[in-house]
Amino acid sequence: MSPPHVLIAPSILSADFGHLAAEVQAVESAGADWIHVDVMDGRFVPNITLGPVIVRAVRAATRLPIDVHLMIVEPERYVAEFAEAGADRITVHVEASPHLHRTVQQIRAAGALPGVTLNPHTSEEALRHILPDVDLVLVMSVNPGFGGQRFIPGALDKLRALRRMIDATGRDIALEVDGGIAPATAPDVIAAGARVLVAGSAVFGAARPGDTHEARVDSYARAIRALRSTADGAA
Ligand SMILES: O=C(CO)[C@@H](O)[C@H](O)COP(=O)(O)O
Ligand SMILES: [Fe+2]
Repeated sequence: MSPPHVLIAPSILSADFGHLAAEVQAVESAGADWIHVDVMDGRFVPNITLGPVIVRAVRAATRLPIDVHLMIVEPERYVAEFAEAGADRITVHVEASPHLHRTVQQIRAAGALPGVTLNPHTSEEALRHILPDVDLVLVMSVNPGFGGQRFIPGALDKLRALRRMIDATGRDIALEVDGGIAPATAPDVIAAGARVLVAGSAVFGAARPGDTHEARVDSYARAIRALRSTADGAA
């Protein structure tokens, strides 16, 4: 069996924000497929990160697709602004959006591809009736809010269930996983059906302080290859 095609989406949450454009360009040169941007509001999650102005800066730094993960309450108030700033995909939490169908339509109307995601304790059944309307499903394998947390193994059952639900639609819906993804956890999530791996600390943590740009590109390329090559083992 040939290995599944797996995309790697480095999360800039673990990047050096003092040199954000250079960090984004380094992971692009290192072979990243998407740039994952974690937006946190201090209400839906206990952390505050960034807004559309940073997405605009990332847009100016790269041609890669920008994958925006909104961990905010009332995401419908902001999706147009993030799309306008350059987001290609915008993912909202089912727990944060009581009128999820309307929010998904708003994302599409704003010109971005809509995604939906679930906290670790939320059942995949919450997504059954929204699948026909989305292009991406994100399974959280940590409690959202911080990078560098430990992978929650219960995400594997959820990935398997969502793989079956997605395949039954006959539509091309990306199944992405986020949190604690490293060479040790990647084979299991790929075997469970994930095809887009978000990785923050496993990629950006590979560089050392004071590294030159070239050394960073090398370290990130090794980290991305290490994740991607686990797809062979999962085949
Ligand atoms: O959405 C989140 C955290 O809430 C993630 O995207 C993290 O940024 C992933 O970081 P690692 O677990 O890969 O370090
Ligand atoms: Fe994320």
